[in-house]
Amino acid sequence: MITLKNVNKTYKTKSGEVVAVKDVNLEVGKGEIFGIIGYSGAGKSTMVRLFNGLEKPTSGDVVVADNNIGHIKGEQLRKARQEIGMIFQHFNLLWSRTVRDNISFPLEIAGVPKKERQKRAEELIKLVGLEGREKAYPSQLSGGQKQRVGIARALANNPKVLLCDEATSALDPQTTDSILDLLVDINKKLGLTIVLITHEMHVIRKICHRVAVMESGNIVEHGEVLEVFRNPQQNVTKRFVKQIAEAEDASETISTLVERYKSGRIVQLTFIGDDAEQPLITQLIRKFDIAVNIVQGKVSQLQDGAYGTLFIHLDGNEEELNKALAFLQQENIEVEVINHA
Ligand SMILES: Nc1ncnc2c1ncn2[C@@H]1O[C@H](COP(=O)(O)OP(=O)(O)OP(=O)(O)O)[C@@H](O)[C@H]1O
Repeated sequence: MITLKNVNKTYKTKSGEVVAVKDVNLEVGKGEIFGIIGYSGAGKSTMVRLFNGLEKPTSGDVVVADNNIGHIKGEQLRKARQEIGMIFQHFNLLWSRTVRDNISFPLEIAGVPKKERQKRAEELIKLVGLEGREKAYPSQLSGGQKQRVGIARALANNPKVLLCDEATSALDPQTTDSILDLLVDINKKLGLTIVLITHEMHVIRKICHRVAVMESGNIVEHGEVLEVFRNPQQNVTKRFVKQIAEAEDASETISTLVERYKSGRIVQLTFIGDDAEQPLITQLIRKFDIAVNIVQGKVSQLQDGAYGTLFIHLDGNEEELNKALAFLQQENIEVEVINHA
């Protein structure tokens, strides 16, 4: 279902070239649940962007459901991308739409007639266990329910592959398990191929058939999950296997933030570059009539610059907030709105 052949992805930055994915060869079979695990910076996000055609490989082939994603564009690429459903860490739902309308949104884009859309939305709502919540808005749902909406929406166009990008990383352990159970259920019912990108070994352990361990852009180890657990070869794999016994706190951080800030927006910015965040915050304050609080940040120094995540809280009137978010989205950073009070 997915074949990666001699795939390389290099980014040119001010301070030189960064090799994000290095000579990766990979086969994912139809109906398989395949996990890709790696620490921050291993190349997982780049892999996701290569799989869904958001990035072109510098060299090599990325073939998903018979489409050579890196070598097509325009209408062909748009069609090929309909074969790939995607779910995200922070759900990326449309906050002004109900559960039902979020799920039918991709069908609207694809030009599916209203009656058919409604029928398909009902099927999907059942499939993900959201009966009775059709008319709710995302803000009225729990994290697990939001991800159920995300899954239903990703499946709307009957994709052949479901890409899960840290899809349970913002959820508590119990909810994580219920979402993972749902993915297994969907995999069995629909024979859907699922690729999971994660930094949590628990996710791999719980549902993946096979796993690839990434480090510095390479797949350093791969195989049947059980075999990798039994006999990890590389140090990085040994660390992941050890992780199983340790607690996670990332999801706790986010839920604490959401709890603390009841109005405005909490936004996660992910940036790459030496001083990318500083002028941006200054500009936000100057350009818009909003209050900006930096609530938490983590910058990791890499060989070729900094890679950081910043949580900021924006407060002000709705119009200014929307303008500020639109401004952020134009910048060369990743922007995720975590809450919408
Ligand atoms: N657009 C870009 N420009 C320059 N370098 C990049 C870009 N995107 C990723 N990189 C670099 O490529 C490498 C792989 O990054 P990537 O985001 O794919 O890793 P990751 O495993 O997904 O990590 P994380 O979980 O933190 O997102 C890193 O060294 C990163 O700094």
